[in-house]
Amino acid sequence: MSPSPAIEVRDLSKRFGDVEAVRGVSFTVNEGEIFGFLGPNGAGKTTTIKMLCTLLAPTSGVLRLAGHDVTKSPADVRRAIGVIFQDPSLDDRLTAEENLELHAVVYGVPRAERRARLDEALAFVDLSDRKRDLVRTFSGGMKRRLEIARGLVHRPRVLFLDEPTTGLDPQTRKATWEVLRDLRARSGLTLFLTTHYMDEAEHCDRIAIIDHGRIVAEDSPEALKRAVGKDVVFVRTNEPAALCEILAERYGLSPDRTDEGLCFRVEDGEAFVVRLISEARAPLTGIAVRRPTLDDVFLALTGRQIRNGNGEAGRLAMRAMARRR
Ligand SMILES: Nc1ncnc2c1ncn2[C@@H]1O[C@H](COP(=O)(O)OP(=O)(O)OP(=O)(O)O)[C@@H](O)[C@H]1O
Repeated sequence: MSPSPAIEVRDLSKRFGDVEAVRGVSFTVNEGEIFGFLGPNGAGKTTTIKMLCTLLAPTSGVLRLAGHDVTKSPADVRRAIGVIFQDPSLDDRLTAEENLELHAVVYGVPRAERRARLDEALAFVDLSDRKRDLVRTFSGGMKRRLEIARGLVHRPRVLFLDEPTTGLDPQTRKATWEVLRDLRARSGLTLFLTTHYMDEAEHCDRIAIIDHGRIVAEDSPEALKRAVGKDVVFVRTNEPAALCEILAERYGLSPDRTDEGLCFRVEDGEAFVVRLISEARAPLTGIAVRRPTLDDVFLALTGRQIRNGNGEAGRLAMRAMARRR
């Protein structure tokens, strides 16, 4: 018999009064996979993770985790999971190892095993030499690593991370991801995370893109980008009306005017720009060609951009591109 998937979700819905936060979501996460939920603010990511972690009852649907029914056997599910939420929940007044010990006691880790488990978890995140220091003396990145260690003390099968690197600087985000990838490689742990960062989603084996409570696509980041296909080309000119005419009449393109210049999609962007300059003598003052990103995937599927890494609302300048597809 093949082992049961780490997570199985069928037709999951959650309603808060009039708000349908999650609307009929289904997906499966295999053992040892890094699976990401990518979506903008309010898409339903946290609500889904809370239902999977037994913190919120679903309105309807089936949820199974490590072979246990989440609604019927919440205690078994809690033992099988580790959870790292957005808001830090360490006790600043305790040392690193005291924080972990508290967790080990709450999770019923046998006393005889506790020391070894704590040492193992602290070594894993490279905090062994700081174990006797108060958490309030730790940097943001060290605190996040300690939270990961704490999530591992009871040896869960699935680790949930809600926006694991939100609020961390780029270097610390990178280091946190190194820890997570190493963790998966060494322990075969299943990781389920939510994110609105494109680069974070790139670390996942598979992602589900969620928007307005529904999954709009699910695949590996590479496959999703391949499906969008064409290169994105931006050209700048002092004569946009004339260039629009050339692009439309000669090449059948209808570019969008964006902050970065006229924007359109073609099969081989670089070759096309060379042709544009040589054939049409187009009056260009700037060129940018890029491969499709996950942002383009989201745009293609929803007509909107996910907010950028600074947490600002996404620009809608390229919206028309998606509408045309
Ligand atoms: N307890 C609640 N009561 C009422 N509405 C809620 C509650 N929790 C979430 N919602 C609503 O459900 C929708 C989904 O919210 P959720 O927090 O799951 O989104 P999210 O994708 O995690 O967003 P973020 O990235 O901001 O965390 C939102 O419209 C939100 O306002």
